[in-house]
Amino acid sequence: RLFSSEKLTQRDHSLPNPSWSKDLRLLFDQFMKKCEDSSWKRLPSYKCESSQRVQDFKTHFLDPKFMNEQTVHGQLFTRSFEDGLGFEYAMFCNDAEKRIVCLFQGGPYLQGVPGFLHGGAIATIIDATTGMTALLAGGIVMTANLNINFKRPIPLCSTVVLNSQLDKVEGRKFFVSCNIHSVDGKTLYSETTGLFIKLDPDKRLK
Ligand SMILES: CCCCCCCCCCCCCCCC(=O)SCCNC(=O)CCNC(=O)[C@H](O)C(C)(C)COP(=O)(O)OP(=O)(O)OC[C@H]1O[C@@H](n2cnc3c(N)ncnc32)[C@H](O)[C@@H]1OP(=O)(O)O
Repeated sequence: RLFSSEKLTQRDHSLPNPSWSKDLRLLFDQFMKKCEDSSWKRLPSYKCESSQRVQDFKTHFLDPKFMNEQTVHGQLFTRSFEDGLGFEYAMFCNDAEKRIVCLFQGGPYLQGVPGFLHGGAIATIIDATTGMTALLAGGIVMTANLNINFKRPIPLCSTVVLNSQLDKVEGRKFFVSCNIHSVDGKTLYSETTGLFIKLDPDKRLK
């Protein structure tokens, strides 16, 4: 089990694989170029975060009663599908602008209305992107509120661009907004505002 979970944590899923569309590869290459002057940074992404962050989360914030076999072997939902079938994405962050761009291709197992992405799948990639935006600014955060306006249906297997921005910080409250556009920028698929709360170590999650 240890061996397989070690294997799971090694693969960086935010790198191209054969299931990626031409659009997704092109955008990825464009953003990799932007990383050359280090204004942008690609965020690696693993099935099981073995990072210090998770340890912090588990030891400081989680009541030991929540620690069980499942918690130890949990996998990140967005990285739990075979290549191409679920969430294919790569996130790039710009620290100066407190922004994350997520290049996303939703696979056939994320279908809602035939031919289009399920609203819950769209909410998931928005939560991951806005959550990461808050996390990079504030450390261990959790989503308190996510308001999504779905403007146009997102075609299944299409490539879209999420633009997430940290708008305001008030104490432990991190306000983030995010929109989803088509690759050519002409179609606005959704607009979101979210509130993330930095966890207070003295208030163990109950
Ligand atoms: C993170 C681990 C890393 C792991 C490795 C990384 C891997 C890559 C992951 C990428 C990133 C993914 C990030 C996903 C993030 C989720 O998806 S988390 C899952 C979904 N969210 C939840 O399950 C959270 C459930 N809710 C809670 O646990 C608690 O309500 C919270 C959010 C922790 C807040 O509780 P609390 O710390 O006791 O704070 P509380 O005193 O209630 O509120 C603090 C302030 O916020 C305000 N507030 C709280 N909730 C609301 C609300 N809904 N509306 C308005 N105001 C509110 C309060 O009014 C208060 O305001 P002030 O009075 O101070 O002005």
